[in-house]
Amino acid sequence: MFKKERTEIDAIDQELVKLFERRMDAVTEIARIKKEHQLPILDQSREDKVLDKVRGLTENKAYEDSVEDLFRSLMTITKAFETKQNEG
Ligand SMILES: O=C(O)C(=O)C[C@]1(C(=O)O)C=C[C@@H](O)C=C1
Repeated sequence: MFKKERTEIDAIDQELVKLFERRMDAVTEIARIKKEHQLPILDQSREDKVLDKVRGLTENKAYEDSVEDLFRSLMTITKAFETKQNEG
């Protein structure tokens, strides 16, 4: 049961981790620049734009709210990471 679907999910997860790491590389650089210029971690207007954009990119409209939830969670994670990165 589920063998085919779980093989598909495993392959997708592998790609997602790679993409997440790429995104985190960019986030790490942003955190460094924010620290250098003493800028706040939170940029609410950027987050609003990201959420708008990813909703628009979602082809299956049944997934739109879930995509928004995913990116809200992602940005909670990145903000926590940036905060940790810039401590001390
Ligand atoms: O673009 C930034 O300024 C980021 O720090 C990245 C990011 C994101 O994960 O997309 C995270 C926190 C900000 O509130 C906005 C966006």
